[in-house]
Amino acid sequence: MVAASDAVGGAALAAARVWLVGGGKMGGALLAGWLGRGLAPAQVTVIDPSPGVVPAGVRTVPDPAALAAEPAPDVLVLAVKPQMMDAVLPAYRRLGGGPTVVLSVAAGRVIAGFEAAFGPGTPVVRSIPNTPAAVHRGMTVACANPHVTPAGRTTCDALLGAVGDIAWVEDEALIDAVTAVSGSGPAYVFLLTECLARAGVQAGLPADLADRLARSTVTGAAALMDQAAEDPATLRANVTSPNGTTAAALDVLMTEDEGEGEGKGKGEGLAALMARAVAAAARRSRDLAG
Ligand SMILES: NC(=O)C1=CN([C@@H]2O[C@H](COP(=O)(O)OP(=O)(O)OC[C@H]3O[C@@H](n4cnc5c(N)ncnc54)[C@H](O)[C@@H]3O)[C@@H](O)[C@H]2O)C=CC1
Ligand SMILES: O=C(O)[C@@H]1CCC=N1
Repeated sequence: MVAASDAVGGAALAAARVWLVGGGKMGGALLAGWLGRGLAPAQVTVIDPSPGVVPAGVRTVPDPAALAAEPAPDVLVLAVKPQMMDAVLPAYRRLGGGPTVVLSVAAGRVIAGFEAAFGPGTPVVRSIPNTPAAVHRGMTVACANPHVTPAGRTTCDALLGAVGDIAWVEDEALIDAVTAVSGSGPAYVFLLTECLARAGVQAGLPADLADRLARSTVTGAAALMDQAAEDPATLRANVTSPNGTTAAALDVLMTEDEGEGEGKGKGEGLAALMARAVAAAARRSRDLAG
């Protein structure tokens, strides 16, 4: 795993000409990060028939036909839904086989699919960011094909690293599990927050107080985990007094009882439930391969 140094990455980011296909939640979060880290708005073009909020100075076109006479960008970032990728790619075929790096953030869509769509020799990076990118706390994992040059990799590292942390992997097969853990993971944390609030109401709290407690507890625990030297298991142990209240709750969350018959799975602990959820997400990522 290699990350560009800040100075090298900053220079690569500032020099990049980028076309962003899909300016929705993920594309928009990336764009905000790039501009925040010094990419001039004039160097980015968003291609989207119905984009989210596009910052001032960034050109937006609804259709790539408007760009037919323009020189190829350094990086073509693909941030449309995986299911529409096949319909979108043919319009960009002319960018294949040259120096333009095709940088996908789409779940499931494999490097081989992009190589087939853009032709031999096309540099391709497959990556999976996550929505905390919107607040510069993203986690992205990326994988490059052999046609990506060191300079192309540095530029992609700078683009993806502009919204948070980045790791590179050599084995593309890992990306399905990455998608299931860090790509989809924020949703699991939000669900945990929702469940904690609902449980608080069931335990007698007013709804607004339960919401506040759940949210503040999750963000506070995340901040502690971010800053503390201890690992999560030690932080958990620090909350748990012998025979105290936390131990009573953890007995429920950590008891692995798969049950039998129709209600199977009802009594399983959080670890088994999370393993099943992550496996389902990874399976879905593999299903989305094009
Ligand atoms: N939302 C998330 O948490 C994550 C999303 N991703 C990936 O990011 C990609 C985008 O997802 P979201 O931003 O969540 O979806 P989104 O629906 O917010 O954004 C998709 C954008 O594509 C645009 N679009 C539709 N047709 C188009 C076309 N022909 N040409 C150009 N743009 C077009 C839409 O107008 C929309 O703005 C997906 O492939 C997803 O797998 C990856 C990691 C996390
Ligand atoms: O749900 C999805 O398919 C996308 C990819 C990871 C997060 N959102």
